[in-house]
Amino acid sequence: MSEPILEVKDVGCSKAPGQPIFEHVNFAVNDKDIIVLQGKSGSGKTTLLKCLAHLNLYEGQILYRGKPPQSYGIPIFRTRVLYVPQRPSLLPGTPRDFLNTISGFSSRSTKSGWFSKSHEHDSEHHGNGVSTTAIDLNGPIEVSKEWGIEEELWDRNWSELSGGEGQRIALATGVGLGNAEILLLDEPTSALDAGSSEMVEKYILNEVKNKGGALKAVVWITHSADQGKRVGDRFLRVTAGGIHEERGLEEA
Ligand SMILES: Nc1ncnc2c1ncn2[C@@H]1O[C@H](COP(=O)(O)OP(=O)(O)OP(=O)(O)O)[C@@H](O)[C@H]1O
Repeated sequence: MSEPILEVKDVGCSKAPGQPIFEHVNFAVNDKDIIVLQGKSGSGKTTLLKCLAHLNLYEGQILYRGKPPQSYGIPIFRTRVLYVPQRPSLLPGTPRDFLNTISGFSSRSTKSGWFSKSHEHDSEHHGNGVSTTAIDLNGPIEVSKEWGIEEELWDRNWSELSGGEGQRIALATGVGLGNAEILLLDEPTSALDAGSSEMVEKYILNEVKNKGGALKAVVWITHSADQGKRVGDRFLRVTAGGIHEERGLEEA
């Protein structure tokens, strides 16, 4: 088997000192994996996804293609291992603002040779001296149109979109920019009707399994057993003591 894309080594996260949510989490994300993340409500599924995207403090080690996120620069890393929030309505500004922000990071990674160079000090300060150029923003907009989203919605504030519109736009951003290698999906279709949900699922599955594009794997939180069965080929359960691979989807 080829090298894992992401390795999670003895990762733990706490609410406060001495109050762990989970500890000793170990697993790897491989090419073409669609991993369904299970666990009781409050077990730490969202927290774990945020750790994977370096959006939460954690103990232990996360390696992306063999190197820690810092070596790529955290903003760039986050465009490659992209967390798609459950409630994008909480984001500031409009979807187009969000797209412009992350496409700026994405284009820097392209120009600077993402896989070949180390940016030890490229952090939140965007200070690695690599210039930013606009990249094609049409990808996400075109994907969202396929999912029934008119372009004008990209210029509305997130807070003024319906839950389902916001979710489809956030997902279309992740899929359509063409830079994410791993999407971390946090109940991505919880606000969609069954038909829209299955359309989005099929699109993402096809991208991972058949397209041979940038998107290589997905870690997917869902509370729907039916959806888990439709999309998943690996099933991991989060508990306070760690993470366990299961043969199939079990009741939480
Ligand atoms: N910012 C925070 N500060 C303190 N505690 C937090 C914070 N975020 C989450 N928690 C706590 O961490 C635990 C795990 O929360 P998390 O949202 O990761 O669980 P979950 O498995 O995704 O839950 P659900 O299935 O209900 O969405 C919960 O006890 C939650 O209250």
